[in-house]
Amino acid sequence: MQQYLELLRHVRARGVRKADRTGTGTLSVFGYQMRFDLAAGFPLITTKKLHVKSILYELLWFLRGDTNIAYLRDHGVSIWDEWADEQGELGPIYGRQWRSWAAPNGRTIDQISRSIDLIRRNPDSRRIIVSAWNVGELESMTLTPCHALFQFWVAEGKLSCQLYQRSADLFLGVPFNVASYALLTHLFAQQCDLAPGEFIWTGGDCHLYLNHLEQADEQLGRTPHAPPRLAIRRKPPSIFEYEYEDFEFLDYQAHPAIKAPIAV
Ligand SMILES: Nc1nc(=O)c2c([nH]1)NC[C@@H]1CN(c3ccc(C(=O)N[C@@H](CCC(=O)O)C(=O)O)cc3)CN21
Ligand SMILES: O=c1ccn([C@H]2C[C@H](O)[C@@H](COP(=O)(O)O)O2)c(=O)[nH]1
Repeated sequence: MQQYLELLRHVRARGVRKADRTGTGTLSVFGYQMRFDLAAGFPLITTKKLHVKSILYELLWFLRGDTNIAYLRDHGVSIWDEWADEQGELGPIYGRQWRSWAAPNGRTIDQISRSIDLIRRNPDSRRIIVSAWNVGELESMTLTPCHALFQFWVAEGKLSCQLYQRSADLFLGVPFNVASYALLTHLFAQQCDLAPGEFIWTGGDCHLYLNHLEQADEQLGRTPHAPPRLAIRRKPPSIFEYEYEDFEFLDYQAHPAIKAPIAV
């Protein structure tokens, strides 16, 4: 939590003015890292209330291999609406690449199942990677992947995960992304009978949109609460069988939500 506030402060103080695709304008720094020890609590931002439901359903939606917003809509989640076409499609984004990356000769590769398998069979492997950055398909995605690649690492009975996020909307996107990958690390750990280790977030272009500066300052003026804890109610037979009701954040104490416009 402190680390996130430090990142906001850093970009506020040292970020350079930079134009961007959306025409909004940003303050930006290139390259930054945050490390979260998952045993010390769940990295859910407390200086503003997060819409946890959106985070949970979005991750379950990725794991389904789904790229249509219908499932999110059915569960009252609207965070992907702006990027969908008339059929609700987003093109071959995260879900498709995670679960069915198109390989030569018509095969598809389930990177999630492969990673779980590799963690179980060969935990010392340095090749446990899931990539959403499928260069040949970038043009058919309505938004190119921001959280592009992640890697797992096993040591001393603990599973750690590092994400490379090439582009990071610090006010709106990053709190969601950190929570989502921290949760994913917990799920992988549970499925592989390991304890959760660290989640390491590495950012490329880390930016605050110019129309988020006041909101960021408001957040910087708040005192963080202790982080909540994650309870997972059961261990389903596979990583694809978790349900929304399986998760609960215990003692999530947070300051009120802060509204901000999303750059499309
Ligand atoms: N500019 C931009 N920033 C992002 O973070 C982002 C994109 N675009 N495009 C694709 C996805 C969609 N994501 C989003 C989209 C909306 C919110 C958002 O509006 N969050 C509100 C709460 C909305 C809700 O959960 O219903 C917030 O206050 O956190 C967050 C992440 C993350 N991604
Ligand atoms: O999970 C996400 C998805 C998107 N973002 C942000 C990062 C940028 O502000 C935009 C994407 O624009 P590009 O021009 O493609 O970089 O969305 C995020 O932070 N997290």
